[in-house]
Amino acid sequence: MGQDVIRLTGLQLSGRIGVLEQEQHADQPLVIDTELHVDLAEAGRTDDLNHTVSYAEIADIIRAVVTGSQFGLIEALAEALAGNILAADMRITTVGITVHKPHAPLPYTFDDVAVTIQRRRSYAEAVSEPAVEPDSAHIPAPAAEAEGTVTTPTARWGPYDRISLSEVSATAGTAESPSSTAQTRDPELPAAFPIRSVLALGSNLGDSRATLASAAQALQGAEGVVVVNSSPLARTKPVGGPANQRDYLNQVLEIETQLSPHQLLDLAQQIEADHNRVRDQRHGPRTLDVDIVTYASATIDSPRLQVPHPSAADRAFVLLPWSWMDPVALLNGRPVRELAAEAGDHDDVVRLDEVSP
Ligand SMILES: Nc1ncnc2c1ncn2[C@@H]1O[C@H](COP(=O)(O)OP(=O)(O)OP(=O)(O)O)[C@@H](O)[C@H]1O
Ligand SMILES: Nc1nc2c(c(=O)[nH]1)N=C(CO)CN2
Repeated sequence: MGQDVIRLTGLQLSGRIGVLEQEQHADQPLVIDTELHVDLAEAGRTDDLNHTVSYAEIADIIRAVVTGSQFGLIEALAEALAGNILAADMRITTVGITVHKPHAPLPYTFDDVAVTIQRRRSYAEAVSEPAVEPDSAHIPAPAAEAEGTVTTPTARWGPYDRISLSEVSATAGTAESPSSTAQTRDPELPAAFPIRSVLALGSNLGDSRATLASAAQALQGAEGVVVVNSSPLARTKPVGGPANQRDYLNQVLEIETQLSPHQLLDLAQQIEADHNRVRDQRHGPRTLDVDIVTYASATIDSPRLQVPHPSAADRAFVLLPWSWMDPVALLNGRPVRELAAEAGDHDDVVRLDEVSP
């Protein structure tokens, strides 16, 4: 591959950014320049959009990140943009981002203030393309390592490995955005590299606190699974199901896994069974429920498994703990925090203690 580049410069947006008090309460103009390193030879030869990265979809991702979250530093916004863009398409090997904040509150006349970063997909990740069915769109890989930064299991891929181009363009589509193929995933195929997945746990029978802790331990002990983050516990009112159920304890975990989606479902159901889960009523009381909320940015619709979980986007008992764990998380291209605020059960969720990963 040569030095092929797609450039999108001067993208004008408004966002809530800055560390000063006066910047916390109003959006301000931001300008984003993006440089994507992608091999463009095949697109040039075939004149086919499927062989390149659509700049319209990249613009949608940038808009979703800029407008969906609040940042203190322009460095943090740049990092979030780079992580999200790399996570969205394996073909992007390097991304350069410049965030301009031309109206920064400085008591001087000045033209612009900006940061520029460049983030490269790690070599191991770039060569381990996920195994997918030949005709399906690829699954975005976990996001890249930031060069030269200290990494932890949580920080390594950044929080942005769940957004998919199809998700973003479906919700934030512009006239320019071509409709993209759904990011489908064969539920039987194991991952070629660790995949980030978000799981939602719930319990309202027995010693719920002990059960959730034990379930997290069981996941951590399972082959092919590492728990990388966990939310604080939430006490929540039952949504649906029979009347007079006890309140739930809910929690969200983020894992890295090489299990296939169905293997992960099998594991979740085994752990439910090990905690005496009985399935007799839909939405009935349960000792333990373990749902797969996301599996990277895959869309799965098999008889046993739908991902993202079809109800997750409406359930504050999932969305709020998730947003506490990961304040910039996105689901279906929308900030989880925003979805939580709109969910009908928002006021029925109470944050309990902090839980460390
Ligand atoms: N993303 C998913 N996570 C977990 N189970 C799923 C998922 N998608 C589909 N299922 C299927 O849903 C079936 C019913 O699951 P369960 O008994 O936990 O439902 P529920 O908790 O009562 O309701 P809900 O699915 O709305 O949370 C499972 O047998 C499983 O095959
Ligand atoms: N508050 C709360 N309500 C629910 C829950 C849950 O975990 N918490 N799970 C359900 C089915 O999975 C149905 N309703």
